[in-house]
Amino acid sequence: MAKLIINANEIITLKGSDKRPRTKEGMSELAILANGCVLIDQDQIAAVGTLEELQQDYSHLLEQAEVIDAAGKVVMPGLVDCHTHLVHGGTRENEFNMRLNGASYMEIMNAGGGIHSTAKSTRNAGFEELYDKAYRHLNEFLKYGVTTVEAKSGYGLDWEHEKKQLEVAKKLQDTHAVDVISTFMGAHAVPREFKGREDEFVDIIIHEMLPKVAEEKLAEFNDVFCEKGVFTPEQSRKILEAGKQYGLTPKIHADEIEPYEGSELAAEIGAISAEHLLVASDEGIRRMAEAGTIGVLLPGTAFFLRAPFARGRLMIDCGVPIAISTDFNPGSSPTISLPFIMNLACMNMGLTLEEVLTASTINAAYAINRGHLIGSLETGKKADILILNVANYKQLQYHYGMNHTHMVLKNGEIVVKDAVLQ
Ligand SMILES: N=CN[C@@H](CCC(=O)O)C(=O)O
Ligand SMILES: [Zn+2]
Repeated sequence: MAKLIINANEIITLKGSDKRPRTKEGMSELAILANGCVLIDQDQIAAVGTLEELQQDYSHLLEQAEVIDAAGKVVMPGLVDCHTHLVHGGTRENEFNMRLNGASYMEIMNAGGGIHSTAKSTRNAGFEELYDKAYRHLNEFLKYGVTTVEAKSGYGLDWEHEKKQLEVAKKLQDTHAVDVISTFMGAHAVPREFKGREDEFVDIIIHEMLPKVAEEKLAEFNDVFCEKGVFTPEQSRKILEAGKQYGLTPKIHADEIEPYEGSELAAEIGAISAEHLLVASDEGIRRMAEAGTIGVLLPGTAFFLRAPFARGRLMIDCGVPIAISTDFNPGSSPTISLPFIMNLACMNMGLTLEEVLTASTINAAYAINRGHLIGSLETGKKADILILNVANYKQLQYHYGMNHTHMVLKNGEIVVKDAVLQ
């Protein structure tokens, strides 16, 4: 059955003419329609326009459409969270307390905690336990208006458990309303049992894991934690180039804790995105802009690790297309609230209210190769739509730290109404 959203104060369409992530001033163009309508036909957007316009061309659909009154509200595309570590076992609140008492993220990891601690919990958890936990997390994402989530593996660190994580993500994609896009991240840490034999583990990723990921079609992207003490730029390059041979698109956790030329590497090898970038160099930023590499900024991580924020303002001014994301994971960013993350980007990275909306919708969609399907309200795109209890888009960040979701439609179906899953 068709649906018709009417009377919205503002429809943030994010309609754009070229089929690329938005840069510079383009990140501020929200293409807002006042008092317009969105017409939905099954799982797709049939049209966006005034009621008069729609009556001319779509009277057959309008006659039988279920009407959704959005009076006093804002309508926008469903949010896209393009960087998460969704599937994992356990929690790490004790490490949070250790960091509050002065320990650093890398100290904890080098002592066998951090990623190693979650790897242990994830290896010990059964498939159903991981699935149920991640399913509940997806329910929470949906309540915040997030309709697509990227999910990385990387807490298995051997084939048996990496495969388990990827298969959980696959089952979630088949069963949960939220779309789950899978990334293989076997190179998230060198497992403890390979200490001193790091290159051996790199070879296992390249020669044993990547071929199986591709053969079993378990992921679209291949990600590496390129960081001092984790994977070197040379090891990262090898893993990402090998992934390309198997059709996996490269992504990089780059320049997060120490500058390590990860952003330069991302640009050089044609990665779709470089993520984190807290300490990316001027040269790295310049090269990313030149190559069109999307900068996925994760302000929740800087906030929670009390680290310097990435230079988002400078990156946008230099022409880097910017997306933002929660980085939801049990160590450095255990939050699901993308709207809160958007606020952090405004307050600490110098993004404007318009830029954060672009960064968490259409640019985030491009960062997971979905810019043609989601991230804006345009004819032919998926009917993934968020209706907010605010009078205009500026109030979304002005009334910060709150959940303003009124309704979420996923593939044209109402899945959240008044903060309750339907
Ligand atoms: N920095 C590397 N990986 C994750 C954190 C993983 C963890 O601490 O469990 C991140 O993106 O922040
Ligand atoms: Zn991450």
